[in-house]
Amino acid sequence: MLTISKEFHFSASHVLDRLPGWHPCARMHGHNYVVVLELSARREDLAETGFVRDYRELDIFKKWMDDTLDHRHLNEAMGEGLPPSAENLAAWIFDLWIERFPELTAVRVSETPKTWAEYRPER
Ligand SMILES: Nc1nc2c(c(=O)[nH]1)N=C([C@H](O)[C@H](O)COP(=O)(O)OP(=O)(O)OP(=O)(O)O)CN2
Ligand SMILES: [Zn+2]
Repeated sequence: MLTISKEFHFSASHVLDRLPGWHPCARMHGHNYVVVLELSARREDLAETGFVRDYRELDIFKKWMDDTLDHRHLNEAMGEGLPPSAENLAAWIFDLWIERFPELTAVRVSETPKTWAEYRPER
Protein backbone atom coordinates (compact mmCIF):
# COMPACT_ATOMS: atom_id res chain seq x y z
CA MET A 1 0.00 0.00 0.00
CA LEU A 2 1.00 3.58 -0.57
CA THR A 3 -0.07 6.06 2.08
CA ILE A 4 -0.25 9.84 2.11
CA SER A 5 -1.21 12.14 4.93
CA LYS A 6 -1.88 15.82 5.45
CA GLU A 7 -2.06 17.83 8.64
CA PHE A 8 -4.68 20.45 9.53
CA HIS A 9 -5.05 22.77 12.52
CA PHE A 10 -7.91 24.37 14.39
CA SER A 11 -8.58 25.80 17.85
CA ALA A 12 -11.66 24.94 19.88
CA SER A 13 -13.06 24.54 23.38
CA HIS A 14 -14.69 21.49 24.94
CA VAL A 15 -15.97 20.06 28.20
CA LEU A 16 -15.59 16.35 28.93
CA ASP A 17 -18.63 16.34 31.17
CA ARG A 18 -18.77 12.57 31.69
CA LEU A 19 -15.49 12.71 33.60
CA PRO A 20 -15.63 12.94 37.39
CA GLY A 21 -15.81 16.46 38.78
CA TRP A 22 -12.25 16.40 40.11
CA HIS A 23 -10.84 15.85 36.60
CA PRO A 24 -9.49 19.11 35.11
CA CYS A 25 -10.91 18.20 31.70
CA ALA A 26 -14.43 18.20 33.16
CA ARG A 27 -14.07 22.00 33.15
CA MET A 28 -14.33 24.05 29.97
CA HIS A 29 -10.92 24.42 28.33
CA GLY A 30 -9.43 24.65 24.86
CA HIS A 31 -6.85 23.07 22.61
CA ASN A 32 -4.95 23.86 19.46
CA TYR A 33 -6.01 20.70 17.70
CA VAL A 34 -4.02 18.92 15.01
CA VAL A 35 -5.90 16.59 12.65
CA VAL A 36 -4.13 14.28 10.22
CA LEU A 37 -5.97 12.60 7.36
CA GLU A 38 -4.33 9.44 6.04
CA LEU A 39 -5.28 8.11 2.59
CA SER A 40 -4.04 4.88 1.03
CA ALA A 41 -4.09 3.04 -2.29
CA ARG A 42 -2.56 -0.06 -3.78
CA ARG A 43 0.35 0.66 -6.10
CA GLU A 44 -1.65 -0.62 -9.10
CA ASP A 45 -4.55 1.68 -8.22
CA LEU A 46 -2.53 4.92 -8.22
CA ALA A 47 -3.92 7.62 -10.48
CA GLU A 48 -2.03 8.41 -13.72
CA THR A 49 -0.57 11.36 -11.88
CA GLY A 50 1.20 8.98 -9.51
CA PHE A 51 -0.94 10.29 -6.64
CA VAL A 52 -3.10 8.43 -4.13
CA ARG A 53 -4.98 11.72 -4.31
CA ASP A 54 -3.76 15.25 -4.97
CA TYR A 55 -3.10 16.90 -1.59
CA ARG A 56 -4.77 19.97 -2.99
CA GLU A 57 -8.08 18.13 -3.23
CA LEU A 58 -8.03 18.09 0.58
CA ASP A 59 -8.49 21.88 0.59
CA ILE A 60 -12.23 21.20 0.87
CA PHE A 61 -11.61 19.46 4.19
CA LYS A 62 -9.65 22.48 5.43
CA LYS A 63 -12.53 24.76 4.51
CA TRP A 64 -15.05 22.49 6.27
CA MET A 65 -12.85 22.36 9.37
CA ASP A 66 -12.49 26.15 9.44
CA ASP A 67 -16.26 26.58 9.04
CA THR A 68 -17.40 23.79 11.37
CA LEU A 69 -14.80 23.39 14.11
CA ASP A 70 -12.43 26.36 14.27
CA HIS A 71 -13.13 28.66 17.23
CA ARG A 72 -16.21 26.62 18.12
CA HIS A 73 -17.33 24.72 21.21
CA LEU A 74 -16.97 21.06 20.21
CA ASN A 75 -19.81 19.88 22.47
CA GLU A 76 -22.11 21.92 20.22
CA ALA A 77 -20.26 21.53 16.91
CA MET A 78 -20.17 17.70 17.08
CA GLY A 79 -23.72 17.28 18.41
CA GLU A 80 -24.95 13.68 18.86
CA GLY A 81 -24.39 13.78 22.63
CA LEU A 82 -21.02 12.02 22.36
CA PRO A 83 -18.25 13.38 24.62
CA PRO A 84 -15.86 15.34 22.38
CA SER A 85 -12.78 13.29 23.28
CA ALA A 86 -9.94 13.03 20.81
CA GLU A 87 -11.08 9.45 20.06
CA ASN A 88 -14.67 10.45 19.30
CA LEU A 89 -13.53 13.43 17.24
CA ALA A 90 -11.28 11.21 15.08
CA ALA A 91 -14.10 8.68 14.49
CA TRP A 92 -16.65 11.42 13.83
CA ILE A 93 -14.42 13.07 11.23
CA PHE A 94 -13.74 9.69 9.58
CA ASP A 95 -17.45 8.87 9.30
CA LEU A 96 -18.23 12.29 7.83
CA TRP A 97 -15.46 12.16 5.19
CA ILE A 98 -15.13 8.52 4.08
CA GLU A 99 -17.75 8.97 1.34
CA ARG A 100 -16.01 12.03 -0.12
CA PHE A 101 -12.54 10.45 0.14
CA PRO A 102 -12.92 6.65 -0.20
CA GLU A 103 -9.13 6.26 0.13
CA LEU A 104 -9.34 7.53 3.73
CA THR A 105 -7.80 4.89 6.01
CA ALA A 106 -7.26 6.75 9.28
CA VAL A 107 -7.86 10.02 11.10
CA ARG A 108 -5.51 11.13 13.88
CA VAL A 109 -6.28 13.86 16.38
CA SER A 110 -3.89 15.60 18.77
CA GLU A 111 -5.01 17.87 21.59
CA THR A 112 -1.56 18.52 23.04
CA PRO A 113 1.95 18.04 21.64
CA LYS A 114 2.22 14.81 23.65
CA THR A 115 -1.10 13.08 22.86
CA TRP A 116 -2.63 11.42 19.81
CA ALA A 117 -5.81 9.43 19.17
CA GLU A 118 -6.28 7.47 15.96
CA TYR A 119 -9.36 5.97 14.32
CA ARG A 120 -8.48 3.27 11.79
CA PRO A 121 -11.43 0.98 11.10
CA GLU A 122 -10.73 -2.54 9.93
CA ARG A 123 -11.25 -2.98 6.20
N1 LIG B 1 -7.92 8.98 26.14
C1 LIG B 1 -8.11 10.29 26.33
N2 LIG B 1 -7.70 10.88 27.47
C2 LIG B 1 -7.88 12.20 27.64
C3 LIG B 1 -8.48 12.98 26.63
C4 LIG B 1 -8.93 12.34 25.44
O1 LIG B 1 -9.51 12.96 24.52
N3 LIG B 1 -8.72 11.01 25.33
N4 LIG B 1 -8.58 14.32 26.79
C5 LIG B 1 -8.12 14.94 27.85
C6 LIG B 1 -8.14 16.44 27.90
O2 LIG B 1 -9.15 16.95 27.09
C7 LIG B 1 -6.85 17.05 27.42
O3 LIG B 1 -6.43 16.47 26.24
C8 LIG B 1 -5.78 17.01 28.47
O4 LIG B 1 -4.87 15.95 28.29
P1 LIG B 1 -3.59 15.84 29.19
O5 LIG B 1 -2.65 14.86 28.58
O6 LIG B 1 -4.03 15.58 30.59
O7 LIG B 1 -3.00 17.32 29.03
P2 LIG B 1 -2.04 18.11 29.97
O8 LIG B 1 -1.46 19.21 29.14
O9 LIG B 1 -2.74 18.53 31.21
O10 LIG B 1 -0.97 17.00 30.30
P3 LIG B 1 0.45 17.16 31.00
O11 LIG B 1 0.81 15.74 31.30
O12 LIG B 1 0.23 18.01 32.20
O13 LIG B 1 1.35 17.78 29.99
C9 LIG B 1 -7.58 14.19 29.00
N5 LIG B 1 -7.46 12.79 28.77
ZN1 LIG C 1 -9.33 18.79 26.44
